[in-house]
Amino acid sequence: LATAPVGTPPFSVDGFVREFLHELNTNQGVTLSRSSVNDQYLALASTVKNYLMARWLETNRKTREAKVKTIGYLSAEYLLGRQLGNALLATDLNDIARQGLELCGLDLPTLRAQEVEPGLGNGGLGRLAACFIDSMATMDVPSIGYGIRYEYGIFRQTFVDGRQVEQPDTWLALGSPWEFPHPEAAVRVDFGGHTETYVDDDGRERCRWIPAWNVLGVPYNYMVPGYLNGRVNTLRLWSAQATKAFDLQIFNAGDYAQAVRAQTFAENISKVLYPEDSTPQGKELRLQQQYFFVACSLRDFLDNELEEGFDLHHLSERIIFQLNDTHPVIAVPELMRILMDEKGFEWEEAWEVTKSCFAYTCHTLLPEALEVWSTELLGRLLPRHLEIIFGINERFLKEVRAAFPGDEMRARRMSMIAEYPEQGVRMAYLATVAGTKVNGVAELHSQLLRDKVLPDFSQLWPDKFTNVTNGVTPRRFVRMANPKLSELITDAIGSNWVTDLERLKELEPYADDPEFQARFSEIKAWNKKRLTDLLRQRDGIDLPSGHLLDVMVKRLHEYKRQSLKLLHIVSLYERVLSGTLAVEDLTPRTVVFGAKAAPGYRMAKDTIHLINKVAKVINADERLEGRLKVAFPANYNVTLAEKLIPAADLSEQISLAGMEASGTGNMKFALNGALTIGTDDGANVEIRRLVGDKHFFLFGMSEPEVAELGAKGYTPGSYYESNPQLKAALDLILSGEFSEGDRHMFDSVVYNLLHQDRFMALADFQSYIDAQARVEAKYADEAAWTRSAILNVARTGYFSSDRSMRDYLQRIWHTTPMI
Ligand SMILES: CCc1ccc([C@H](C)CC(=O)N[C@@H]2O[C@H](CO)[C@@H](O)[C@H](O)[C@H]2O)cc1
Repeated sequence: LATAPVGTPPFSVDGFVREFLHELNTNQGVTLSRSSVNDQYLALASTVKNYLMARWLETNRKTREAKVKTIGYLSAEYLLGRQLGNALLATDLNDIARQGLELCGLDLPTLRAQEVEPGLGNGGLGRLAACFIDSMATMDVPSIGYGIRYEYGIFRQTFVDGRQVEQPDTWLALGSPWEFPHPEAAVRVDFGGHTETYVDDDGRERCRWIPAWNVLGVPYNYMVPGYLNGRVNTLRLWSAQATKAFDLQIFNAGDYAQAVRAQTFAENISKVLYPEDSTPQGKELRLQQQYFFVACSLRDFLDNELEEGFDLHHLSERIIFQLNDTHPVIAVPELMRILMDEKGFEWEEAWEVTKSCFAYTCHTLLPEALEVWSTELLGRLLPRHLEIIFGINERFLKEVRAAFPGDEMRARRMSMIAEYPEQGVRMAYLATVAGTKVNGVAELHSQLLRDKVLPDFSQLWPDKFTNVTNGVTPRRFVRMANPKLSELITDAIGSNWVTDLERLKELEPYADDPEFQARFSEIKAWNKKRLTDLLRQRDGIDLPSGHLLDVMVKRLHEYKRQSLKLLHIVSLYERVLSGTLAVEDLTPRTVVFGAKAAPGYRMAKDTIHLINKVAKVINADERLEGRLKVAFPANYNVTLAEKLIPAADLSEQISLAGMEASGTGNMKFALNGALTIGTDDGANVEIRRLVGDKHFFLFGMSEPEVAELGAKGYTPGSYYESNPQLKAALDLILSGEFSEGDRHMFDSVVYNLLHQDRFMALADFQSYIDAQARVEAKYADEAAWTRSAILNVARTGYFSSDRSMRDYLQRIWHTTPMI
């Protein structure tokens, strides 16, 4: 009996209803008639879990028995989105659940809306991790996602008088039905203290760490269901707890606060996600978070995923840890420490194993986003790891000097240890030295990594550098987010596209089919209506119908140039006010923004404020006859993206060329039939190549042109002086038009553009305006627009995260799915 697999409830409406009512009664302790919506949601969630449980247990058993190579995905962020809808899809339970709930007088969409999404990430990097683990499960790739179970995820954004105000993300308040805590499998993680050398029993000089304090890491397991393939992989997120929760003696002595101090101190480690997505703050707690989840994950894999007595010299046959940016790179000295200090390996032995167990993905081009941890902090928090890093660097520089004799400058440039402004460790260099492979996330990005970010390293190890262009999961971002388009596609080419997205190519012939075009436009209109209803209820925003929906959703950052989009809007408004543009010649357009700013990023917050103030004036101005609207729903997240993206006509991907590593929103929009207006940056380059120039609105400088202008000296003011339209737009802002006459409210934003403009928005302004005119011209020809939209869908199947996984398997992980 003990080994009998748990029964899976019957795949029938009756079976489902029985399971649901059972969960409602036994788990929630209520009857249907007395149940709250939250009770019903939690019962539904555990019902779906029960359908997945047998598969999860079977996956673990099969994978463990197979002793295959596993992918350990180490990421400080996972932007998962709501789980229920995806689980219903993966188990093909959607229709059964909808019918079963109807029989109970309940409505599935209402229960799905009850779920609070786990916002355990900032933006691109975190969402990519979520897409990747979905693809690995769907492609039968044995993998474990490792990360942090933040008690508070990315802040909830509210607007007060148009200004961003952050609220804590209490995502756990109403329970979290998708997690399985295992306190019995807690891992002890050490910190602080010092190291000492000693002579071991074989007379060998050894080193060991004498830590000062420690915490416990409690694993919370999450199901990662594959799509209709019966596989359920695991996402293991770690939560920090005090080793000694409560000190009764101190409590009895009356110092109650002291009695629980250890607890609060420990819990702080996984308390909250750092809301920065480009500029590391160098905070000690952030380093504690990074080491905490890495130490738990390595320990967990070595102790629980390998059979007793496994020879760790062969570790790379069983695991490859993918470093999702530098945030988990402390895993390298941690594995060295375990192998040498605990398993008795010699340095060379340990290094042979370590450097075959990691690979590094870089997600940025911004120099300020590259992490450098001070040796002062590292030495205080992780003294043994700092020693090991120095050891790795010493041996590495020996190799550099051997390869480039006498070139001391090169050795100094390539050292992991930066001496200025304070001594610190360049984590990207450590990741590059230790990684079997280093990849960028789009062709242009990977080329710039070789040529500009890590040129010395690519010269030393040209074969170590490769590219894997990002992708997105078609399950969540097409099949689930756009059910009507999915139906249209499946009617035309069958349903295999969901797991073989390049089959979308078979849609090409339909681009010229008027009947298909008509259905395609109806679906876009339906998605717009759905969005309109949501924004009215969610934000009190009224979207006018029949407008070109022009959408810009991504984190607020100057390099992404939300300011350029704003200058376009203000310019249109100014031209109507000044009469240089007849209102009837204005293409009815609604611009939708979605963007969170890192709380400490002043310029980003001022830009949000300006966008909201401009929106307020424009939306209220009768002279526009409702032909230009600006909407800025607060708290952009995965759930809102799932409604926004299928409704969009125009996708804004307007970063300065050479700045956006890849972008993934750009892929989601194209796959949902939006046309892109964009620069040749990140993955835009590959999207444009695949969809064709006629179906992409390219503008702006290319990366080499940006570099050239930067080198020769860029004076934004000259563009202001020489372009009357640009001048008029900026002057309108400076006039106080959007600030109740206060001419200085937005000095910070405008004078930054006029005097710094690091990301050359003014230089690309005219080209952008011209491209927007081409957009309006094309949008006037509905058949041509719809044809292009269909071709965008048909030609972007390449951007499936399944294809990205195939590239990682072939180029970096050198392993295959478990078929
Ligand atoms: C330490 C502060 C910090 C936190 C997060 C990050 C991330 C790397 C920023 C990020 O999300 N980068 C985005 O990654 C996406 C997935 O590869 C890309 O598509 C985006 O272009 C890139 O900006 C940098 C620095």
